[in-house]
Amino acid sequence: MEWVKALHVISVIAWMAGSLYLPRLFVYHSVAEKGSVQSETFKVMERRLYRGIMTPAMIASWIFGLIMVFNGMVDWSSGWPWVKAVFVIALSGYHGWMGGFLRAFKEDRNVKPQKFFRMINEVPTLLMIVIVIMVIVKPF
Ligand code: HEM
Repeated sequence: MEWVKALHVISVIAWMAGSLYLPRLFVYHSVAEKGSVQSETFKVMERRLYRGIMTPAMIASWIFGLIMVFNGMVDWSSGWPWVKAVFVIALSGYHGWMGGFLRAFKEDRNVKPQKFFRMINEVPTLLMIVIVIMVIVKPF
């Protein structure tokens, strides 16, 4: 199970790196002129990051995490696994939400301002902080 845990943490890092970088790309893409070379380049970067790295990394995080769950590594009578589960589901929801913006940018129909993407950029950071405290400190 140590190997599975290592692979879990590796895939989580890749998922998180993408989840932090993609909204940064949206921050710059949102002020690029529609149809410009710059805007088209952002589309390619966003698609490759999302489909090539973030989604496979999310799937791998779930698979390796669930392997540990089904091997009885988690004491569900504690509170922390439940809090982690809620926040992980929220992070997965955030992932899907980003997929919606990816499509909007691809079709040149994004209407959200730059400030919006700067703000939602903080969401995965906050979720990740809680998740890591739950799984490492196991406070309750
Ligand atoms: C995708 C669904 C996920 C599932 C099903 C899952 C499940 C698990 C399980 C069962 C363990 C072993 C728990 C233990 O040590 O007793 C674990 C470890 C860990 N998880 Fe997750 N996890 C998920 C997502 C995440 C995410 C999103 C993060 C970070 C943002 C994360 C960070 C960690 C870390 C750092 C460990 C290692 C803790 C240790 O040293 O024991 N996990 N995970």
